[in-house]
Amino acid sequence: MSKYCLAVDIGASSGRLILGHLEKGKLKLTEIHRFDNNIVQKGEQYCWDIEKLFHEIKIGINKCKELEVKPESIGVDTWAVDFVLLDENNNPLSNAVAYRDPRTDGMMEKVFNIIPKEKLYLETGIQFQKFNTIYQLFALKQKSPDVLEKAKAFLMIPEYLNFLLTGKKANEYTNATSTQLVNAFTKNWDHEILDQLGINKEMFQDIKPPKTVLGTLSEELVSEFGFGMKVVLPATHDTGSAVISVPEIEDTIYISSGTWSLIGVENRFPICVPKALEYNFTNEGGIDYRFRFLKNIMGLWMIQEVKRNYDDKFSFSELVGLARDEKEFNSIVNVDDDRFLKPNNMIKEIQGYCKETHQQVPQTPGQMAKCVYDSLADSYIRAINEIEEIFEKKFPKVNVIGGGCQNEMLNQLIADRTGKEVCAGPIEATAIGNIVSQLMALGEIEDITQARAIIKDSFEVKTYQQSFQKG
Ligand SMILES: Nc1ncnc2c1ncn2[C@@H]1O[C@H](COP(=O)(O)OP(=O)(O)O)[C@@H](O)[C@H]1O
Ligand SMILES: C[C@H](O)[C@H](O)[C@@H](O)C(=O)COP(=O)(O)O
Ligand SMILES: [Mg+2]
Repeated sequence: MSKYCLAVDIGASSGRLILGHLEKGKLKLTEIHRFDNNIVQKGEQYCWDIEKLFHEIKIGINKCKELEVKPESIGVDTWAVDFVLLDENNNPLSNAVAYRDPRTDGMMEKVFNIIPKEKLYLETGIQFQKFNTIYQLFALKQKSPDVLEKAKAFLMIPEYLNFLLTGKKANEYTNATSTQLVNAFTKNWDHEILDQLGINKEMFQDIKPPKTVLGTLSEELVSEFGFGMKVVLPATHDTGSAVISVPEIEDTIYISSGTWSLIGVENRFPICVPKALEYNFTNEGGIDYRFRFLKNIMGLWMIQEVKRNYDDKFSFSELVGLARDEKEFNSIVNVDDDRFLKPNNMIKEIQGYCKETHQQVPQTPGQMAKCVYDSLADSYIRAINEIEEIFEKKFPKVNVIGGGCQNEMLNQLIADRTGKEVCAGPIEATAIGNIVSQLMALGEIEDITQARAIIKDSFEVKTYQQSFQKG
Protein backbone atom coordinates (compact mmCIF):
# COMPACT_ATOMS: atom_id res chain seq x y z
CA MET A 1 0.00 0.00 0.00
CA SER A 2 1.38 3.43 -0.93
CA LYS A 3 1.60 6.60 1.08
CA TYR A 4 -1.52 8.78 1.30
CA CYS A 5 -1.72 12.01 -0.69
CA LEU A 6 -4.30 14.73 -0.03
CA ALA A 7 -5.81 16.59 -2.99
CA VAL A 8 -7.42 19.98 -2.46
CA ASP A 9 -9.57 20.64 -5.54
CA ILE A 10 -11.44 23.93 -5.46
CA GLY A 11 -13.61 24.61 -8.51
CA ALA A 12 -15.67 27.67 -9.19
CA SER A 13 -18.74 26.20 -7.49
CA SER A 14 -17.43 23.71 -4.93
CA GLY A 15 -14.32 22.50 -3.20
CA ARG A 16 -13.32 19.09 -1.95
CA LEU A 17 -10.44 17.43 -0.09
CA ILE A 18 -9.86 13.85 -1.22
CA LEU A 19 -7.31 11.37 0.12
CA GLY A 20 -5.75 9.01 -2.39
CA HIS A 21 -3.44 6.02 -2.12
CA LEU A 22 -2.47 2.96 -4.14
CA GLU A 23 -3.67 -0.46 -3.00
CA LYS A 24 -2.97 -3.60 -5.05
CA GLY A 25 -2.26 -1.42 -8.11
CA LYS A 26 -5.52 0.51 -7.90
CA LEU A 27 -6.07 4.10 -6.81
CA LYS A 28 -8.37 4.34 -3.79
CA LEU A 29 -10.10 7.63 -2.95
CA THR A 30 -11.60 8.81 0.34
CA GLU A 31 -13.53 12.06 0.28
CA ILE A 32 -12.67 13.91 3.47
CA HIS A 33 -14.45 17.24 3.14
CA ARG A 34 -16.67 19.09 0.65
CA PHE A 35 -17.81 22.72 0.71
CA ASP A 36 -19.45 25.35 -1.47
CA ASN A 37 -17.37 27.99 -3.18
CA ASN A 38 -19.31 31.09 -4.17
CA ILE A 39 -18.41 34.53 -5.43
CA VAL A 40 -19.02 37.17 -2.74
CA GLN A 41 -19.51 40.91 -3.17
CA LYS A 42 -16.88 43.04 -1.41
CA GLY A 43 -17.67 46.69 -1.96
CA GLU A 44 -18.02 47.14 -5.72
CA GLN A 45 -16.15 43.94 -6.57
CA TYR A 46 -17.04 40.28 -7.10
CA CYS A 47 -14.47 38.32 -5.09
CA TRP A 48 -13.57 34.88 -3.81
CA ASP A 49 -13.73 34.38 -0.05
CA ILE A 50 -10.12 33.23 0.16
CA GLU A 51 -10.08 33.25 3.98
CA LYS A 52 -13.07 30.88 3.98
CA LEU A 53 -11.36 28.63 1.47
CA PHE A 54 -8.20 28.39 3.59
CA HIS A 55 -10.36 27.72 6.66
CA GLU A 56 -12.09 24.87 4.79
CA ILE A 57 -8.69 23.41 3.83
CA LYS A 58 -7.69 23.41 7.51
CA ILE A 59 -10.99 21.73 8.46
CA GLY A 60 -10.27 19.02 5.89
CA ILE A 61 -6.70 18.47 7.10
CA ASN A 62 -7.94 18.16 10.69
CA LYS A 63 -10.48 15.54 9.52
CA CYS A 64 -7.53 13.39 8.38
CA LYS A 65 -6.50 13.29 12.01
CA GLU A 66 -9.90 11.94 12.97
CA LEU A 67 -9.32 9.15 10.47
CA GLU A 68 -5.83 8.65 11.91
CA VAL A 69 -4.36 9.26 8.47
CA LYS A 70 -1.25 11.42 8.16
CA PRO A 71 -0.88 12.17 4.44
CA GLU A 72 2.68 12.26 3.10
CA SER A 73 1.80 15.22 0.87
CA ILE A 74 -0.86 17.77 -0.05
CA GLY A 75 -1.50 19.49 -3.38
CA VAL A 76 -3.83 22.40 -4.20
CA ASP A 77 -5.60 23.05 -7.50
CA THR A 78 -8.24 25.67 -8.31
CA TRP A 79 -9.81 27.57 -11.20
CA ALA A 80 -7.47 29.64 -13.35
CA VAL A 81 -6.64 33.28 -14.15
CA ASP A 82 -7.31 34.84 -10.74
CA PHE A 83 -4.58 36.02 -8.36
CA VAL A 84 -3.53 37.83 -5.21
CA LEU A 85 -0.81 40.53 -5.08
CA LEU A 86 1.42 40.72 -1.99
CA ASP A 87 3.33 43.77 -0.76
CA GLU A 88 6.89 43.80 0.61
CA ASN A 89 5.60 42.46 3.94
CA ASN A 90 3.74 39.60 2.22
CA ASN A 91 0.36 41.19 2.94
CA PRO A 92 -2.38 41.06 0.28
CA LEU A 93 -2.70 44.39 -1.54
CA SER A 94 -6.21 43.69 -2.79
CA ASN A 95 -9.15 41.31 -2.67
CA ALA A 96 -9.00 38.02 -4.56
CA VAL A 97 -11.13 39.48 -7.33
CA ALA A 98 -13.13 36.92 -9.32
CA TYR A 99 -12.88 36.57 -13.07
CA ARG A 100 -16.59 37.35 -13.40
CA ASP A 101 -16.03 40.87 -12.05
CA PRO A 102 -16.78 43.51 -14.74
CA ARG A 103 -13.48 45.35 -14.15
CA THR A 104 -12.07 43.82 -17.33
CA ASP A 105 -14.90 45.11 -19.55
CA GLY A 106 -13.29 46.80 -22.55
CA MET A 107 -9.72 46.01 -21.45
CA MET A 108 -9.03 43.39 -24.10
CA GLU A 109 -9.62 45.95 -26.85
CA LYS A 110 -7.32 48.44 -25.10
CA VAL A 111 -4.56 45.82 -24.97
CA PHE A 112 -5.00 45.11 -28.69
CA ASN A 113 -4.18 48.78 -29.34
CA ILE A 114 -0.77 48.09 -27.82
CA ILE A 115 -0.19 44.45 -28.84
CA PRO A 116 -2.05 43.21 -31.93
CA LYS A 117 -4.38 40.30 -31.17
CA GLU A 118 -2.68 38.06 -33.72
CA LYS A 119 0.77 38.71 -32.20
CA LEU A 120 -0.51 37.97 -28.70
CA TYR A 121 -1.90 34.68 -29.94
CA LEU A 122 1.25 33.69 -31.83
CA GLU A 123 3.37 34.33 -28.72
CA THR A 124 1.11 32.80 -26.08
CA GLY A 125 -1.35 30.56 -27.95
CA ILE A 126 -3.97 31.43 -25.34
CA GLN A 127 -7.69 31.94 -26.08
CA PHE A 128 -9.21 35.40 -25.79
CA GLN A 129 -11.37 35.46 -22.69
CA LYS A 130 -12.07 38.97 -21.39
CA PHE A 131 -11.19 37.86 -17.86
CA ASN A 132 -7.72 36.53 -18.61
CA THR A 133 -5.13 37.66 -16.07
CA ILE A 134 -3.46 39.95 -18.62
CA TYR A 135 -6.66 42.02 -18.84
CA GLN A 136 -7.21 41.94 -15.07
CA LEU A 137 -3.69 43.34 -14.53
CA PHE A 138 -4.20 45.91 -17.29
CA ALA A 139 -7.44 47.02 -15.63
CA LEU A 140 -5.59 47.29 -12.31
CA LYS A 141 -2.91 49.42 -13.97
CA GLN A 142 -5.59 51.75 -15.35
CA LYS A 143 -7.70 52.03 -12.20
CA SER A 144 -5.30 51.41 -9.28
CA PRO A 145 -1.72 51.91 -10.54
CA ASP A 146 -0.49 52.36 -6.97
CA VAL A 147 -1.49 48.80 -6.11
CA LEU A 148 0.52 47.42 -9.00
CA GLU A 149 3.54 49.57 -8.09
CA LYS A 150 3.55 48.25 -4.51
CA ALA A 151 3.19 44.61 -5.60
CA LYS A 152 6.23 42.47 -4.81
CA ALA A 153 4.64 39.06 -5.46
CA PHE A 154 2.04 37.83 -7.96
CA LEU A 155 0.47 34.58 -6.77
CA MET A 156 -2.41 32.82 -8.45
CA ILE A 157 -5.10 31.39 -6.18
CA PRO A 158 -3.58 27.91 -5.58
CA GLU A 159 -0.16 29.53 -5.16
CA TYR A 160 -1.49 31.96 -2.57
CA LEU A 161 -3.01 29.02 -0.67
CA ASN A 162 0.38 27.26 -0.96
CA PHE A 163 2.00 30.41 0.47
CA LEU A 164 -0.38 30.28 3.45
CA LEU A 165 0.55 26.60 3.91
CA THR A 166 4.33 26.91 3.52
CA GLY A 167 5.42 30.55 3.38
CA LYS A 168 6.95 29.81 -0.03
CA LYS A 169 6.15 31.68 -3.24
CA ALA A 170 6.22 30.09 -6.69
CA ASN A 171 4.13 30.23 -9.86
CA GLU A 172 3.11 26.88 -11.35
CA TYR A 173 3.34 26.32 -15.12
CA THR A 174 -0.13 25.04 -16.11
CA ASN A 175 -1.92 27.85 -14.26
CA ALA A 176 0.62 30.49 -15.35
CA THR A 177 -0.20 29.74 -18.99
CA SER A 178 -3.85 30.70 -18.38
CA THR A 179 -2.71 34.30 -17.69
CA GLN A 180 -1.89 34.87 -21.40
CA LEU A 181 1.48 36.22 -20.16
CA VAL A 182 3.56 33.07 -20.70
CA ASN A 183 5.32 32.47 -24.01
CA ALA A 184 4.13 29.15 -25.46
CA PHE A 185 7.63 28.40 -26.78
CA THR A 186 9.96 29.58 -23.98
CA LYS A 187 7.41 28.42 -21.38
CA ASN A 188 8.38 31.42 -19.30
CA TRP A 189 6.95 34.84 -18.52
CA ASP A 190 6.94 36.86 -21.75
CA HIS A 191 8.88 39.96 -20.69
CA GLU A 192 8.23 41.70 -24.00
CA ILE A 193 4.46 41.58 -23.39
CA LEU A 194 4.91 42.73 -19.78
CA ASP A 195 7.15 45.60 -20.87
CA GLN A 196 4.77 46.68 -23.64
CA LEU A 197 1.89 46.79 -21.13
CA GLY A 198 4.01 48.42 -18.41
CA ILE A 199 3.41 45.62 -15.91
CA ASN A 200 6.31 45.17 -13.48
CA LYS A 201 8.14 41.95 -14.21
CA GLU A 202 9.70 41.69 -10.74
CA MET A 203 6.51 40.53 -8.99
CA PHE A 204 6.32 37.33 -11.03
CA GLN A 205 7.87 34.27 -9.43
CA ASP A 206 9.89 31.49 -11.02
CA ILE A 207 7.62 29.13 -12.91
CA LYS A 208 7.75 25.56 -11.59
CA PRO A 209 6.33 22.51 -13.42
CA PRO A 210 3.78 20.09 -11.96
CA LYS A 211 5.30 17.40 -9.67
CA THR A 212 7.58 19.97 -8.00
CA VAL A 213 7.89 19.55 -4.22
CA LEU A 214 7.44 23.18 -3.14
CA GLY A 215 8.27 22.66 0.54
CA THR A 216 6.63 21.48 3.75
CA LEU A 217 3.89 22.81 6.01
CA SER A 218 4.97 25.77 8.13
CA GLU A 219 5.99 25.05 11.73
CA GLU A 220 2.91 26.92 12.93
CA LEU A 221 0.62 24.60 10.96
CA VAL A 222 2.55 21.47 11.96
CA SER A 223 1.92 22.34 15.61
CA GLU A 224 -1.74 23.12 14.80
CA PHE A 225 -2.36 19.83 12.98
CA GLY A 226 0.04 17.65 14.95
CA PHE A 227 1.71 16.40 11.78
CA GLY A 228 3.63 17.75 8.81
CA MET A 229 3.24 17.18 5.06
CA LYS A 230 5.19 17.87 1.90
CA VAL A 231 3.43 20.47 -0.29
CA VAL A 232 3.55 19.34 -3.91
CA LEU A 233 2.58 21.37 -6.97
CA PRO A 234 0.12 19.29 -8.99
CA ALA A 235 -1.15 20.84 -12.20
CA THR A 236 -2.54 23.65 -10.07
CA HIS A 237 -4.96 24.72 -12.83
CA ASP A 238 -7.85 22.40 -12.04
CA THR A 239 -8.49 21.58 -15.69
CA GLY A 240 -4.80 20.73 -16.05
CA SER A 241 -5.23 18.13 -13.32
CA ALA A 242 -8.51 16.90 -14.79
CA VAL A 243 -6.99 16.20 -18.21
CA ILE A 244 -4.32 14.02 -16.58
CA SER A 245 -7.17 11.69 -15.59
CA VAL A 246 -8.39 11.02 -19.13
CA PRO A 247 -7.40 7.33 -19.24
CA GLU A 248 -7.19 6.95 -23.03
CA ILE A 249 -6.16 10.40 -24.18
CA GLU A 250 -5.09 9.39 -27.70
CA ASP A 251 -7.89 9.96 -30.20
CA THR A 252 -10.15 11.29 -27.46
CA ILE A 253 -11.88 14.65 -27.18
CA TYR A 254 -12.40 15.40 -23.51
CA ILE A 255 -15.05 17.63 -21.97
CA SER A 256 -14.05 18.69 -18.47
CA SER A 257 -17.58 19.36 -17.31
CA GLY A 258 -18.02 21.51 -14.21
CA THR A 259 -18.80 25.18 -13.73
CA TRP A 260 -17.12 25.55 -17.11
CA SER A 261 -17.11 23.06 -19.97
CA LEU A 262 -13.53 22.79 -21.25
CA ILE A 263 -13.54 20.84 -24.50
CA GLY A 264 -10.35 19.79 -26.25
CA VAL A 265 -7.50 17.37 -26.85
CA GLU A 266 -3.96 16.85 -25.53
CA ASN A 267 -1.13 17.82 -27.88
CA ARG A 268 2.67 17.77 -27.79
CA PHE A 269 3.10 21.28 -29.25
CA PRO A 270 1.12 24.54 -29.39
CA ILE A 271 -1.24 25.07 -32.34
CA CYS A 272 -1.48 28.80 -33.10
CA VAL A 273 -2.68 28.56 -36.70
CA PRO A 274 -5.21 31.14 -37.99
CA LYS A 275 -8.11 28.67 -37.72
CA ALA A 276 -7.30 28.03 -34.05
CA LEU A 277 -7.34 31.80 -33.49
CA GLU A 278 -10.56 32.21 -35.49
CA TYR A 279 -12.29 29.53 -33.43
CA ASN A 280 -10.68 30.89 -30.21
CA PHE A 281 -8.96 27.72 -29.07
CA THR A 282 -6.28 27.85 -26.38
CA ASN A 283 -2.97 26.07 -25.75
CA GLU A 284 -2.91 25.90 -21.98
CA GLY A 285 0.08 24.14 -20.42
CA GLY A 286 -0.24 20.53 -19.35
CA ILE A 287 1.82 18.03 -17.43
CA ASP A 288 5.31 17.27 -18.82
CA TYR A 289 5.02 20.42 -20.96
CA ARG A 290 2.23 18.92 -23.07
CA PHE A 291 -0.50 21.26 -24.27
CA ARG A 292 -4.24 21.31 -23.59
CA PHE A 293 -5.66 22.45 -26.91
CA LEU A 294 -9.15 23.38 -25.78
CA LYS A 295 -11.81 26.04 -25.59
CA ASN A 296 -13.96 27.34 -22.75
CA ILE A 297 -17.68 26.85 -23.10
CA MET A 298 -19.90 28.64 -20.58
CA GLY A 299 -20.66 25.34 -18.90
CA LEU A 300 -22.91 24.20 -16.09
CA TRP A 301 -22.57 27.65 -14.53
CA MET A 302 -25.79 28.37 -16.37
CA ILE A 303 -27.77 25.59 -14.68
CA GLN A 304 -26.12 26.47 -11.36
CA GLU A 305 -27.53 29.99 -11.72
CA VAL A 306 -30.94 28.68 -12.89
CA LYS A 307 -31.00 26.41 -9.83
CA ARG A 308 -30.13 29.39 -7.61
CA ASN A 309 -32.82 31.54 -9.29
CA TYR A 310 -35.34 28.82 -8.35
CA ASP A 311 -34.13 29.17 -4.73
CA ASP A 312 -32.47 25.73 -4.94
CA LYS A 313 -35.90 24.07 -4.97
CA PHE A 314 -34.58 21.47 -7.40
CA SER A 315 -31.48 19.28 -7.28
CA PHE A 316 -29.38 18.95 -10.42
CA SER A 317 -30.72 15.45 -11.05
CA GLU A 318 -34.31 16.73 -10.62
CA LEU A 319 -33.63 19.47 -13.19
CA VAL A 320 -32.33 16.81 -15.60
CA GLY A 321 -35.49 14.77 -15.00
CA LEU A 322 -37.71 17.79 -15.66
CA ALA A 323 -35.73 18.57 -18.83
CA ARG A 324 -36.26 15.00 -20.09
CA ASP A 325 -40.05 15.58 -19.93
CA GLU A 326 -39.85 18.60 -22.27
CA LYS A 327 -39.08 16.72 -25.50
CA GLU A 328 -41.05 19.22 -27.63
CA PHE A 329 -39.23 22.28 -26.32
CA ASN A 330 -36.30 23.12 -28.61
CA SER A 331 -35.23 26.74 -28.11
CA ILE A 332 -31.46 27.25 -28.19
CA VAL A 333 -29.29 30.08 -26.86
CA ASN A 334 -25.67 30.89 -27.71
CA VAL A 335 -24.17 29.86 -24.36
CA ASP A 336 -20.91 31.61 -25.21
CA ASP A 337 -22.52 35.06 -25.40
CA ASP A 338 -20.91 37.30 -22.75
CA ARG A 339 -24.43 38.13 -21.50
CA PHE A 340 -24.45 34.78 -19.70
CA LEU A 341 -21.10 35.36 -17.93
CA LYS A 342 -22.65 37.11 -14.90
CA PRO A 343 -26.26 38.16 -15.50
CA ASN A 344 -28.34 39.49 -12.60
CA ASN A 345 -30.86 36.71 -13.26
CA MET A 346 -29.96 33.82 -15.54
CA ILE A 347 -33.60 32.78 -16.06
CA LYS A 348 -34.54 36.25 -17.27
CA GLU A 349 -31.40 36.46 -19.44
CA ILE A 350 -32.23 33.17 -21.18
CA GLN A 351 -35.87 34.21 -21.61
CA GLY A 352 -34.75 37.54 -23.04
CA TYR A 353 -32.44 35.84 -25.54
CA CYS A 354 -35.21 33.50 -26.73
CA LYS A 355 -37.64 36.40 -27.11
CA GLU A 356 -35.11 38.49 -29.06
CA THR A 357 -34.44 35.56 -31.38
CA HIS A 358 -38.15 34.86 -31.87
CA GLN A 359 -38.01 31.43 -30.22
CA GLN A 360 -40.41 29.87 -27.75
CA VAL A 361 -39.62 31.42 -24.36
CA PRO A 362 -38.93 28.82 -21.62
CA GLN A 363 -41.45 29.25 -18.80
CA THR A 364 -41.18 26.09 -16.68
CA PRO A 365 -38.12 24.73 -14.83
CA GLY A 366 -38.13 21.79 -17.24
CA GLN A 367 -38.17 24.03 -20.32
CA MET A 368 -35.42 26.20 -18.79
CA ALA A 369 -33.20 23.19 -18.00
CA LYS A 370 -33.82 21.64 -21.43
CA CYS A 371 -32.87 24.93 -23.08
CA VAL A 372 -29.61 25.07 -21.09
CA TYR A 373 -28.63 21.47 -21.77
CA ASP A 374 -29.62 21.54 -25.46
CA SER A 375 -27.72 24.81 -25.89
CA LEU A 376 -24.60 23.40 -24.20
CA ALA A 377 -24.78 20.33 -26.43
CA ASP A 378 -25.07 22.65 -29.43
CA SER A 379 -21.88 24.43 -28.43
CA TYR A 380 -20.09 21.13 -27.75
CA ILE A 381 -20.94 19.86 -31.24
CA ARG A 382 -19.69 23.09 -32.82
CA ALA A 383 -16.40 22.80 -30.92
CA ILE A 384 -15.99 19.12 -31.83
CA ASN A 385 -16.46 19.97 -35.51
CA GLU A 386 -13.92 22.81 -35.19
CA ILE A 387 -11.35 20.49 -33.54
CA GLU A 388 -11.78 17.89 -36.29
CA GLU A 389 -11.45 20.59 -38.95
CA ILE A 390 -8.20 21.91 -37.45
CA PHE A 391 -6.70 18.42 -36.92
CA GLU A 392 -8.10 17.19 -40.25
CA LYS A 393 -9.12 13.95 -38.55
CA LYS A 394 -12.10 12.37 -36.83
CA PHE A 395 -11.88 11.58 -33.12
CA PRO A 396 -13.82 8.37 -32.36
CA LYS A 397 -14.43 9.07 -28.69
CA VAL A 398 -15.61 11.82 -26.32
CA ASN A 399 -14.73 11.50 -22.61
CA VAL A 400 -16.81 13.62 -20.26
CA ILE A 401 -15.07 14.10 -16.89
CA GLY A 402 -15.95 16.07 -13.77
CA GLY A 403 -19.23 16.56 -11.94
CA GLY A 404 -21.11 17.15 -15.17
CA CYS A 405 -20.41 13.57 -16.34
CA GLN A 406 -23.31 12.58 -14.04
CA ASN A 407 -25.73 14.28 -16.43
CA GLU A 408 -26.86 11.19 -18.35
CA MET A 409 -29.21 13.14 -20.59
CA LEU A 410 -26.42 15.44 -21.75
CA ASN A 411 -24.06 12.49 -22.27
CA GLN A 412 -26.68 10.75 -24.43
CA LEU A 413 -27.33 13.98 -26.32
CA ILE A 414 -23.63 14.20 -27.24
CA ALA A 415 -23.63 10.55 -28.39
CA ASP A 416 -26.80 11.06 -30.45
CA ARG A 417 -25.65 14.33 -32.01
CA THR A 418 -22.11 13.12 -32.87
CA GLY A 419 -22.52 9.39 -33.41
CA LYS A 420 -19.36 8.98 -31.28
CA GLU A 421 -18.83 6.76 -28.26
CA VAL A 422 -19.20 8.91 -25.15
CA CYS A 423 -17.46 7.80 -21.95
CA ALA A 424 -18.55 9.42 -18.69
CA GLY A 425 -16.08 9.56 -15.80
CA PRO A 426 -14.23 9.80 -13.57
CA ILE A 427 -16.38 12.32 -11.69
CA GLU A 428 -13.49 13.49 -9.51
CA ALA A 429 -11.06 13.67 -12.44
CA THR A 430 -9.41 16.84 -11.13
CA ALA A 431 -8.66 15.42 -7.69
CA ILE A 432 -7.43 12.17 -9.28
CA GLY A 433 -5.04 14.06 -11.55
CA ASN A 434 -3.88 16.06 -8.53
CA ILE A 435 -3.23 12.87 -6.53
CA VAL A 436 -1.35 10.97 -9.24
CA SER A 437 0.88 14.02 -9.76
CA GLN A 438 1.74 13.90 -6.06
CA LEU A 439 2.36 10.14 -6.27
CA MET A 440 4.68 10.76 -9.23
CA ALA A 441 6.52 13.44 -7.24
CA LEU A 442 6.92 10.94 -4.38
CA GLY A 443 8.18 8.23 -6.73
CA GLU A 444 5.15 5.98 -6.13
CA ILE A 445 4.10 6.21 -9.80
CA GLU A 446 6.73 6.31 -12.53
CA ASP A 447 5.16 8.54 -15.18
CA ILE A 448 1.94 9.80 -16.82
CA THR A 449 1.60 6.62 -18.87
CA GLN A 450 1.57 4.44 -15.76
CA ALA A 451 -0.69 6.96 -14.01
CA ARG A 452 -3.30 6.78 -16.79
CA ALA A 453 -3.12 2.97 -16.82
CA ILE A 454 -3.81 2.93 -13.07
CA ILE A 455 -6.70 5.39 -13.50
CA LYS A 456 -8.21 3.26 -16.29
CA ASP A 457 -7.98 0.24 -14.03
CA SER A 458 -9.36 1.98 -10.94
CA PHE A 459 -12.48 3.82 -12.06
CA GLU A 460 -15.61 2.67 -13.89
CA VAL A 461 -16.69 4.77 -16.84
CA LYS A 462 -20.18 4.54 -18.33
CA THR A 463 -20.37 4.52 -22.12
CA TYR A 464 -23.11 5.88 -24.37
CA GLN A 465 -23.72 5.01 -28.02
CA GLN A 466 -25.99 6.72 -30.53
CA SER A 467 -29.52 5.68 -29.55
CA PHE A 468 -30.83 5.47 -33.10
CA GLN A 469 -29.58 4.20 -36.48
CA LYS A 470 -28.64 7.16 -38.69
CA GLY A 471 -30.72 7.03 -41.89
N1 LIG B 1 -26.44 14.13 -10.08
C1 LIG B 1 -26.16 15.04 -11.02
N2 LIG B 1 -26.86 15.07 -12.17
C2 LIG B 1 -26.59 15.99 -13.13
N3 LIG B 1 -25.63 16.93 -13.03
C3 LIG B 1 -24.90 16.93 -11.89
C4 LIG B 1 -25.11 15.99 -10.83
N4 LIG B 1 -24.22 16.28 -9.84
C5 LIG B 1 -23.48 17.34 -10.26
N5 LIG B 1 -23.89 17.72 -11.48
C6 LIG B 1 -23.35 18.83 -12.28
O1 LIG B 1 -21.96 18.97 -11.95
C7 LIG B 1 -21.67 20.34 -11.74
C8 LIG B 1 -20.53 20.49 -10.74
O2 LIG B 1 -19.39 19.86 -11.31
P1 LIG B 1 -17.96 20.05 -10.56
O3 LIG B 1 -16.97 19.36 -11.41
O4 LIG B 1 -18.09 19.68 -9.13
O5 LIG B 1 -17.82 21.65 -10.66
P2 LIG B 1 -16.63 22.62 -10.17
O6 LIG B 1 -15.39 21.81 -10.09
O7 LIG B 1 -16.61 23.66 -11.26
O8 LIG B 1 -17.07 23.21 -8.87
C9 LIG B 1 -22.94 20.95 -11.22
O9 LIG B 1 -23.01 22.31 -11.60
C10 LIG B 1 -24.04 20.14 -11.90
O10 LIG B 1 -24.51 20.78 -13.05
C1 LIG C 1 -11.74 30.97 -15.77
C2 LIG C 1 -11.09 29.72 -16.29
O1 LIG C 1 -11.26 29.60 -17.66
C3 LIG C 1 -11.65 28.54 -15.55
O2 LIG C 1 -10.89 28.48 -14.37
C4 LIG C 1 -11.46 27.21 -16.26
O3 LIG C 1 -10.18 27.15 -16.86
C5 LIG C 1 -11.57 26.11 -15.25
O4 LIG C 1 -10.64 25.41 -15.02
C6 LIG C 1 -12.85 25.95 -14.51
O5 LIG C 1 -12.85 24.77 -13.73
P1 LIG C 1 -14.20 24.43 -12.92
O6 LIG C 1 -13.91 23.15 -12.22
O7 LIG C 1 -14.42 25.59 -11.97
O8 LIG C 1 -15.29 24.34 -13.96
MG1 LIG D 1 -13.72 21.54 -11.09
